[in-house]
Amino acid sequence: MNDQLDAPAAPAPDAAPAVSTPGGVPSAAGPAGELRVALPDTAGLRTIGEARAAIDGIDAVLAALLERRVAVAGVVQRLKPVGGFAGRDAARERAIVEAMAAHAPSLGAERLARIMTAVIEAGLDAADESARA
Ligand SMILES: O=C(O)C(=O)C[C@]1(C(=O)O)C=C[C@@H](O)C=C1
Repeated sequence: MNDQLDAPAAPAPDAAPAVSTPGGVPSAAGPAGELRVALPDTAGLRTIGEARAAIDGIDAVLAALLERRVAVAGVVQRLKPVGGFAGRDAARERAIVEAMAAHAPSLGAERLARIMTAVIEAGLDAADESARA
């Protein structure tokens, strides 16, 4: 497997591709705000060092995605009639997990729910903090 996660839109011709190498730290986003990442081929990873470098590359992209997710979820909190923890929407959270489970069959909905609960709560916490600032 050596898939690519691509932004849905075709990259702008002048957009520098933000592509990771297995050992490299990817840049977060190109000028057009897109994120492209080469997914490492697990069969090609032969050593702990190679595998850890691949994890570091994936985690850098994950962090960039989480950073952007927090920002977007913060916008939702400001737009909702009741934002923050008080405006928690369990049905929406279940729908998010179900949609993600299709892309993460090894994790499955139950484990993804644990991850996404942590992600969503961290986002609400960050939104609360910036609302207080
Ligand atoms: O969609 C919303 O209503 C949000 O507030 C965003 C969000 C999320 O981070 O995805 C956060 C809290 C809700 O419980 C559900 C989803």
